[in-house]
Amino acid sequence: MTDEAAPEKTSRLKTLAPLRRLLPYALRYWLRILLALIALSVAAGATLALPLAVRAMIDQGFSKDNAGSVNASFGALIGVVGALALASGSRYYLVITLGERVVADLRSDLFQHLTRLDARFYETAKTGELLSRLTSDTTQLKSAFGASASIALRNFFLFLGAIVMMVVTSFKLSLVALAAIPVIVLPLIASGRAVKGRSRLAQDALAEASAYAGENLAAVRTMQACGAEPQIVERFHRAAEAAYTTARDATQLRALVTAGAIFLVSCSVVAVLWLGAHDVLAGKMSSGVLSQFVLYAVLGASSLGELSQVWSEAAAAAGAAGRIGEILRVRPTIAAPPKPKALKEPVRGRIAFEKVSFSYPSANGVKAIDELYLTIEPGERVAVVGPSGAGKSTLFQLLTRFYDVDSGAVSLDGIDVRELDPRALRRSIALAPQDPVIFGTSVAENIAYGRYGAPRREIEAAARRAQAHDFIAALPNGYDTQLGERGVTLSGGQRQRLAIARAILADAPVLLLDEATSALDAENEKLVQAALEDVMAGRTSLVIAHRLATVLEADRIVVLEGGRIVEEGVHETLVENGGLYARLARLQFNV
Ligand SMILES: Nc1ncnc2c1ncn2[C@@H]1O[C@H](COP(=O)(O)OP(=O)(O)OP(=O)(O)O)[C@@H](O)[C@H]1O
Repeated sequence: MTDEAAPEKTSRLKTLAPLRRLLPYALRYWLRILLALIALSVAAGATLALPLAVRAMIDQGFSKDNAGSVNASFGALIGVVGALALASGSRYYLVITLGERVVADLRSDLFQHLTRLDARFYETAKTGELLSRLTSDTTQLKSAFGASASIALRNFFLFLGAIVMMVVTSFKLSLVALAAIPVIVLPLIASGRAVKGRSRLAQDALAEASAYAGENLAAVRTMQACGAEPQIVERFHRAAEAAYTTARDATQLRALVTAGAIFLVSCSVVAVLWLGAHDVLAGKMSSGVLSQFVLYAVLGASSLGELSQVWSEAAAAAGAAGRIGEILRVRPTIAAPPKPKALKEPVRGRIAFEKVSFSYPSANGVKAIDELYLTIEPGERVAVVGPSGAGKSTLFQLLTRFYDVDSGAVSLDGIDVRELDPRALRRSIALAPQDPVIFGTSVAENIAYGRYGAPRREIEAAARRAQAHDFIAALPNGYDTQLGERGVTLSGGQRQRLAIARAILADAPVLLLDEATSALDAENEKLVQAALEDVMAGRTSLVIAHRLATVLEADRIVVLEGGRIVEEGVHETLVENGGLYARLARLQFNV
């Protein structure tokens, strides 16, 4: 018997288990919880006192000709109702704000966690889906934690109180009423898991639809240029419909459960009333006592009914909590070691790749870097060239430790990058990418992105050195001009110079530069080149070179093919050698 009951019990507990994750968040606000519990007890007590007053009125107030006692009863009633109103208001405020608080904390934690996850996680995760977890899943939790918890607690207290009072009022009738409870409660609990499963499906479908919409809105111009709107709309429509269908199924189940509970509960009340009526007729019970009992039975029954609704909602919330929990459980594979080594200040910027092999997690073992050796001395300027897919960007990814090598080692100033705190490592490296990201904030904040709170003077100085000051000054609000979606759009060359200003401000000893020429006209190219000269002076720089000027200025050129260095030297020698570099140079630099 116990053996049979055990799995049922664990599965029942599992339904709500993900909600346990919220407990530590709630316990931080224990005082609020305590006050809510007090308000709850007062409100339940006041509600439970009402049937007593009704009984007194029926049995004494109406039978005797006693105006004084009627007045006293009604006076007491007002008192009870006043206490009930005050306590209910406080309970509502306390519990709802607790829900808001918990969800706000959880949201911040979830976002912080997402900022720490590594490239490996984001290779498969969809941003839109994560955003949906951050917003819609947490909102679902809020409703469960706030409103539902408030309703559940109130009704639970009322239910217990009503049962006690029923037993006190009439033992025989309460036996009849209580016998009905298992018949009502068991199917309710059994349905909880099904609701949770369905509601999870609904939220998943919604997350997928958001991801899809996000992706397409981000590339709205490509979508319109390709005339892809009808297909996109159709696909989103199907995703939205799927979300609706799953939500409808979950609701259907909830509605069935609620209807069944209400029907069974009412039946049991009617049965009790019928039995009691016979007792009153037989003179075994006063009509006041029967009224009192029925009021308690109705109270108990309605609280049970409400509990059933809340149970489904809690099960749905558990689905959301489960999905959030899954994300929170993901541990970044790139993290600081327990005792990170410290770089010696000032960082000199000596970089070494030693027999490094690496393949991307999704590349099925195809090597992007293959037993590569490369040493760059402090202050040296190295240009990396090679055909598309040779592994040039991958070198940057490994040096900034967005991925860990499969074998070999990458080091900065003689320390393996895996022994450093990634944040300290990345502070020593400034990155100016090919297609810099501009955020939807002011120009000044965009430049100070890597050095939050940098003084305006330094921001301006960096912009001047990056040849960006003149165009910034010509913007409507200068350095305070809003950029991005709701602001000014910059040209490719302007964006690059902003990124260079960002790198100058970061003032890191190592500079990684992914050059782009495609976006630049001759004038812009000259300006960017001048800015780059300035930023590279005195730093170790590794440049993915697309410009002849860069390779000519470089101390050394390394030629990459298939993840290996196939040639190394200066421009003239490499051209004379007539190898891969000579061919690339002819194509790319017209030499
Ligand atoms: N995130 C990734 N997952 C799987 N494979 C990747 C990933 N990024 C790059 N690769 C593969 O690794 C190889 C090296 O890519 P990498 O971006 O380093 O080349 P690249 O020399 O910088 O090329 P390009 O000049 O076109 O930017 C390529 O075969 C590429 O397809």
